[in-house]
Amino acid sequence: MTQYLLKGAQLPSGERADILVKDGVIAEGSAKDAQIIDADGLVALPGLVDLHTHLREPGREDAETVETGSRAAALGGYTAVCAMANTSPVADTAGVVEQVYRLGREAGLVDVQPVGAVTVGLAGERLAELGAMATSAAQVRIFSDDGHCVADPRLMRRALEYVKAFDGVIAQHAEEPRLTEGAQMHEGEVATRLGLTGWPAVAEEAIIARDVLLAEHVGSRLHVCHVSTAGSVEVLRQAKARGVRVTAEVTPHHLLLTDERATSYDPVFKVNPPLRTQADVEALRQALREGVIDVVATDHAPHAVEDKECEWAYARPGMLGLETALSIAVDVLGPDWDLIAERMSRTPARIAGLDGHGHDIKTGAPANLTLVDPAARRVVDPSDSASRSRNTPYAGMTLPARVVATFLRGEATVLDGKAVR
Ligand SMILES: NC(=O)N[C@@H](CC(=O)O)C(=O)O
Repeated sequence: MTQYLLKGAQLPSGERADILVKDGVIAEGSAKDAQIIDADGLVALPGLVDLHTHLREPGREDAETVETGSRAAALGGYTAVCAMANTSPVADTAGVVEQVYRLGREAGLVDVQPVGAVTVGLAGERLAELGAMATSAAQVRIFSDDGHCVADPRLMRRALEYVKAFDGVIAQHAEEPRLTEGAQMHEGEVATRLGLTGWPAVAEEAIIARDVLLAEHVGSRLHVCHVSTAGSVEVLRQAKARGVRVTAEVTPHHLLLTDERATSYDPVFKVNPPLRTQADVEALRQALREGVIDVVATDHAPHAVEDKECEWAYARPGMLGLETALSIAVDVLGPDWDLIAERMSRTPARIAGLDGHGHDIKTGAPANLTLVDPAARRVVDPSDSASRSRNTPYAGMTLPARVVATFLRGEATVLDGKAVR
């Protein structure tokens, strides 16, 4: 196994250190056989962990596979991703989650941790085999019907109760479906101007309010996917102040883009939940800094050309995120590396129960690392992406910071900004 010495890297704390990567861990001792990487001016972070990735396999391998999505993740600085369950077939049995887990291991570029569906077929009617998925080889801990809301409060309560036994968490796609029928974008002034049916903020806020009460009642863990409104932030703030066991994520696109983008009618900007207003963006940024929102999660949602390059109304919602998330976090939060490590590695690893990830960079820790050039700037070119899909909303934008290298248990998955395999 190749040894690496990252010379003079800046740690999240601001200190500088030589990091010896040997036998899968961060080691001490002789570096005489190590390949030297000049890390002067570079920042070393614990490998990033994404709580919300759509890898599309099985079922839509034309849009993404476990392997291509894993490569995009590694290039984005990730060492672990949680693969959402809205595949075809749905990941609602031990068999499917084990398949995804195995494909992740075979690709070997990031740890792919499957998310299990809460309800059979994401249909919102019957609980899926949560226990069987938890005790399978994939050891599922996060369950989500993402793409759909677990709208029935009785099912949601049962799911929360059920996962308590193995310290699981229900990750809710908060969208009251009766309030978003036919919705095409955020309900507000821009939607009125464009004549598109709106998705009101209250459809998200009402479900989060209900679910934090249910989680409190049951004493269970709730995670809220892709929080997008200022009102949701206030509901979360109050719930956390009361001690409810709730965590929340925000996507890079909700931290950067607004509903004004829809005026282009370019479906690359169609996403669920929709892009909101500048006031929402400001509230989300503030909540992320304060920790009311715990993590940045990509909601990487690759789609085939025919599902995106069509009329707005027919396009599928979703955008790529893995290869640009870190740059957008730096853009939004500034070069606060300790905060970035917290929101993109340590906390998501803790929420997902991924013990091998999110460690401080010190002797004996697993060598899951990413090396970032904070001074680099790059223009986003969709054709450069390792993803099978091209639906990045940042095409042509100049973004700060670049991932130079990524290590998974001491093996380089990215070197010189390029995928090793
Ligand atoms: N976030 C998205 O816009 N799309 C997601 C599912 C979803 O949440 O609708 C997808 O799977 O494409």
